[in-house]
Amino acid sequence: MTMPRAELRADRVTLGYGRRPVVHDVSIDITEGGVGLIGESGSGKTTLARAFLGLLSPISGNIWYGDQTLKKADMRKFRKDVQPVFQAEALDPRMRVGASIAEALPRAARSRVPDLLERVGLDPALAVRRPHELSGGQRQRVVIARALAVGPRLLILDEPTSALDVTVQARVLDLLVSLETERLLITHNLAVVERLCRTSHVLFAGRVVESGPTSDLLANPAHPYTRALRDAVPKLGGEPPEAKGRTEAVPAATGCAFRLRCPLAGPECEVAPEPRDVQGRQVACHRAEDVLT
Ligand SMILES: Nc1ncnc2c1ncn2[C@@H]1O[C@H](COP(=O)(O)OP(=O)(O)OP(=O)(O)O)[C@@H](O)[C@H]1O
Repeated sequence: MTMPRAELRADRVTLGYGRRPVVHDVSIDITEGGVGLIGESGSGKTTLARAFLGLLSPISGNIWYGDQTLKKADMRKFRKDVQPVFQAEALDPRMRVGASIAEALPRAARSRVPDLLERVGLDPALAVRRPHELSGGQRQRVVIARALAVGPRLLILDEPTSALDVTVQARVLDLLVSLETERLLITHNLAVVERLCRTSHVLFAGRVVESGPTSDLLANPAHPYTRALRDAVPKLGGEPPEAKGRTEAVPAATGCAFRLRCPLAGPECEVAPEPRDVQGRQVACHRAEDVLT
């Protein structure tokens, strides 16, 4: 039996600005249960999200929406189905938040603003306030209400909780889990991805280095970069994380891009690894078996 294809998917996309590619040959299906894109700053997460939203055309490969590429899809329907959730700073500071949400609604549906505020756990009376008169968590809920206004099936979330403190963050995550929408989440925060995404892809220097069930990736990483990310999460009350491997930030121009930072790098890493199946995930590493514990 063949699996049904995801409604939105990237098929071997290379993306860039001008003629410089920054995301290389990436394939990602947005499947049920949430999909996470994890990686450090500059790894290409936002670039991929922009392509999934139809805001950036691939240099090669395609973004598929159902059985059509985004180039050929009905973009009016697409914009109803797929909505971005940006960070709260993107709200217009001069506009009352009720008006910001109403702006996303068709004129005849503007009376739905109070319902939308309630749906995200806010008192409808807050509609008259401007963003600076709300807390960070409340502002992020307004951004989510605005995205929900058109009744999307998929939300593309770019660091939706990174500006919030931990308890407020947990409540916004509860809200996102409770929504009946699919989600693609971009983050460098592994706790967030664990909560919201059944499947995750780890990006390093514009390439997917490991993909698989989030719980497996975090419990037992198979790529040294995934392991470094996981080990860098400070434990509450624990010792600061030990610096493992070398610290050069620049990806290697040839061979495995991670090899200058990799504690396991050997001569074989001068040849770029192809993604391969290792214990139920795809890993681009010659030494994956040595990384797994
Ligand atoms: N508009 C642009 N023009 C040229 N280069 C860009 C542009 N936007 C991003 N880049 C470059 O593309 C690469 C990937 O950037 P991107 O914003 O996708 O990374 P990111 O993983 O989302 O990082 P962050 O977590 O810091 O947002 C970086 O090298 C960045 O400098």
